[in-house]
Amino acid sequence: MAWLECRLCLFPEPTVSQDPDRLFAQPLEQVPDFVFNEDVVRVFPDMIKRSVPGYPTIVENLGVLAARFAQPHTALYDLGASLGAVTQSLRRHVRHDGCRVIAVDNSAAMVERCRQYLTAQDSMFQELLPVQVIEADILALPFEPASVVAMNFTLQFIAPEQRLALLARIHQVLLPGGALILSEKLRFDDVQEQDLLNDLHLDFKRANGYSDLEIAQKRSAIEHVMKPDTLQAHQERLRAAGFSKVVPWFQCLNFASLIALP
Ligand SMILES: C[S@@+](CC[C@H](N)C(=O)[O-])C[C@H]1O[C@@H](n2cnc3c(N)ncnc32)[C@H](O)[C@@H]1O
Ligand SMILES: O=C(O)C(=O)C[C@]1(C(=O)O)C=C[C@@H](O)C=C1
Repeated sequence: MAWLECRLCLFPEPTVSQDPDRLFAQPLEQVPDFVFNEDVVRVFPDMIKRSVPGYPTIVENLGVLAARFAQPHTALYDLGASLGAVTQSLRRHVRHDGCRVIAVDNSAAMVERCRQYLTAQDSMFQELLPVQVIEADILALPFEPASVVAMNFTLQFIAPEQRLALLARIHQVLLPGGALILSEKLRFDDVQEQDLLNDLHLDFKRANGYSDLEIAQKRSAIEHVMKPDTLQAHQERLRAAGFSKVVPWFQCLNFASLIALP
């Protein structure tokens, strides 16, 4: 298996907006809850790269991992696809006959832009897997049998009480030999570990040019909508959902990615 270094540009230029994320740069009287709307869409590639340590490495290698689990003539899901970075990685790396990608997101603004980027990718590369982009709530969407399901920083936005049932439904449709690849921000029960990794994450954001005001306002915006779990909670819930094996394959500070086998 080729182990790839991160690619600096995950989206083909000039088709992708390179607007810098300044959404929280000015003091706000009241910080509204974070939503994946048009404003976020415009800055999302910059925002996620500057906010999630290891993001480019995770996305690129997700395609590499998927190529190991994908089986010919099956569906590959990208759940919570946003602008389709994972979908693009799946299309770059999975070359099996008859595979197709189903990218799902419930943000109309994300879906619209995602479709534009994938069309641009189609015109730049030949023989890519076909892709279908669906605007839907993954809690309500019936899934078809699939060999790979990717959830890259999406489960943390699902209400905690809905997570087990969603994972159980994913487990039910995963084909033997397939895998769920789940990336999430983590929290830690151990106070010292939590404080250290949180501080290091703040340093990462500062090193990427975010001011203390931007960091504080972003934190207020996401605290009611994004609820990270501990690694142990993820492992236990995946087992309860029916997965036989959970293998962490990447961690950078408080962000991790797991392979869950059916
Ligand atoms: C942090 S972003 C995911 C980033 C993306 N996977 C990537 O790697 O670039 C979370 C995405 O999940 C989507 N989302 C959240 N809840 C959802 C739901 N119930 N159904 C579908 N999409 C959802 C949001 O609209 C958002 O685009
Ligand atoms: O934890 C944070 O501070 C984040 O900004 C994380 C995070 C994420 O993990 O999805 C939150 C929202 C944005 O989509 C980008 C990054």
